Amino acid sequence: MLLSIEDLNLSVSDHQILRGVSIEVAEGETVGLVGESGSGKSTTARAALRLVPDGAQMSGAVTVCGHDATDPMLVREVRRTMAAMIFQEPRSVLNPVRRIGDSAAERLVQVHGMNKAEARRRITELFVEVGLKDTERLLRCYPHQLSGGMLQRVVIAAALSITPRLLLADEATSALDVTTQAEVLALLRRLQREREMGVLFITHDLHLAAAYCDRVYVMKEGSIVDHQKSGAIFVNPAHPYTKALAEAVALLPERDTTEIPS
Ligand SMILES: Nc1ncnc2c1ncn2[C@@H]1O[C@H](COP(=O)(O)OP(=O)(O)OP(=O)(O)O)[C@@H](O)[C@H]1O
Repeated sequence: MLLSIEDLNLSVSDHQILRGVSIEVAEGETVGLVGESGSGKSTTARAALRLVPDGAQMSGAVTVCGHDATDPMLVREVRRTMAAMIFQEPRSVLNPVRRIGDSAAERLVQVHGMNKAEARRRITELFVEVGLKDTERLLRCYPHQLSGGMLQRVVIAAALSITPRLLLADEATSALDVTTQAEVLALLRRLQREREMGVLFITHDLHLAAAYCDRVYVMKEGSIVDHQKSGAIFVNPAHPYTKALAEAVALLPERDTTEIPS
C-alpha cells in the first residue's frame, strides 16, 4: 500500500475533527474521498503528511510508502521525496511577488540540491509535460499574469518535480471551469498511469469521484460512512448519506418561468 491510514483520530482544542478514519490507496490507484464542506476531507489528507494545526491531538497509524508518517522525522523525508499535495486554489500556494519559475523550481533547489539552471531546465520539461506552452516567458511571469488553469498546471508540475509515488489532490480542479477541469483531470490521469502513482482525490462531488476514481470513500462529520467501488456507489449506497449526496444534484430548485419580465 502506498497510503494506509488506520483508525485516525484528530482533535483540536477538545473539538474532535476526525473519528476513526481508515483509508488505503494502492500503487496506480485513484481513490476518491467525498463529503460535504467541513466533513474533514482536507484534515485527513493533511494529517496523512502530519500537516496538522499546532496543538492538535492525533492518534492512529499512518504509513506512506511503508514509512511511519506519524513520526516527525520520517514524515519529513516522506514529504521531501515520496508524497506531494495539490490544493484547491493555486493562488494561495504561490507567492504573488515571486516569478513562477522561482516558485516552481524551489523544491528542486532546496530539497534536491540542484543548481538554479538545472532546476529551471527540469521545471521547463515538466511544464511541457503538463501542457504549458511558451515556457521561457512563463518562467518569468508572476502568478497574477496567468489564468487559474495555467496556475493549476504550474502547481501540478511543481508537485511532480519530486516524482512522488503518492499524490494527494485536494479539490484540485474545483476552482476551474468545466473545460479546464476536464483537461487537468485528463492530464492527472495520464501522468498517474505513466508513473504508477497512487492518488487520493478529494472532492465534494460524488458524481465526479464516481466517474474518475476506482474506489470512493464517503465522509461525514469526521467519519468514513461508506466505501464502495465506483461502479457500485449509485447502485448500492451503503449509507443514507451517500444516497443523499447522489440525489443532491436533483435538489436544485427549478427556475420559475411564470415571472419572466417582458
Ligand atoms: N486549524 C483548525 N483548527 C480548528 N478546527 C479546524 C482547523 N482546520 C479545520 N478545522 C475544522 O475541522 C472540520 C473539518 O474541516 P476540513 O477543512 O477538513 O473539511 P473539508 O471536508 O475539507 O471541507 P471543505 O470541503 O470545505 O474544504 C471543520 O469543522 C473545520 O472547521
